[in-house]
Amino acid sequence: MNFTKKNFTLDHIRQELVRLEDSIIFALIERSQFQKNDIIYKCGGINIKEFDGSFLEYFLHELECAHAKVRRYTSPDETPFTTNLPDSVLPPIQFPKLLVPNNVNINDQLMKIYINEIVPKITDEGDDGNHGSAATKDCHVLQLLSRRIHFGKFVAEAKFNDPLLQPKYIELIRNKDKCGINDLLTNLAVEEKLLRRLRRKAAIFGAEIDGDGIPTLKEEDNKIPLDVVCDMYEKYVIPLTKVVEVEYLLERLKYYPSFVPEF
Ligand SMILES: O=C(O)C(=O)C[C@]1(C(=O)O)C=C[C@@H](O)C=C1
Repeated sequence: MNFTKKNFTLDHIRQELVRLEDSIIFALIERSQFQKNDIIYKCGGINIKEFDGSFLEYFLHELECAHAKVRRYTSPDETPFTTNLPDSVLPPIQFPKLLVPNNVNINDQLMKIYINEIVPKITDEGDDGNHGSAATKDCHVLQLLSRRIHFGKFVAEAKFNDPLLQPKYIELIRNKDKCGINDLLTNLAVEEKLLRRLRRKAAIFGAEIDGDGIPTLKEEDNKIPLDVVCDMYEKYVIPLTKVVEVEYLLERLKYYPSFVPEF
């Protein structure tokens, strides 16, 4: 995250969301090379000494412990899935204060959707024994999706600071009108453009290039089904981003008018 006063605009924040699409598509392609390996998602499916949970939860916690030690979760654009994380061994950084203090974290919801709705659609049923590899790829997808979805906080802050819309947001927040806030922050034209772009990207990134350098653009040969990527965004990624935006905005008023983003 590298925001300055000049680039903390809705356009710039949206550019980061666009960039994340590339990483998410590639990460999904990576996960899809392994079978579902259901056992890694089942509590106690793989026996781990002194750990009560699934192998994926175990691995994610270990990974987050290592990342916490190098300051990952002190950054306002990073949200952990697990708790009881160690302190950083690096000295604290003073990040620009762009968001109001908040505990918005919907990673539990994301985790359930990922395991129950996304994994079954991007993998073949079965167990190929690649449990560590599958969990490694899962963690990568989950961390990217979490970052994308929680970026909604920055989107919401930028929207709240729009002088034309601010009075309307304030009124809706005062009334705790979640549906009204959701309607006001929704921009269907942006969503439609996103879905069209995503489909095209998934087709290009998932194409095979033959020996003559010619891409095979037949949809059925694509490394990741295009509908799956678009459906995932339409049904889960965009709606969850909006949930984060609404939850953040509900917190926002406590700090109005004292808080202004600081760089
Ligand atoms: O770009 C925005 O305005 C956002 O709020 C982000 C986002 C998205 O998740 O991509 C969510 C809601 C809007 O309807 C459009 C797009």
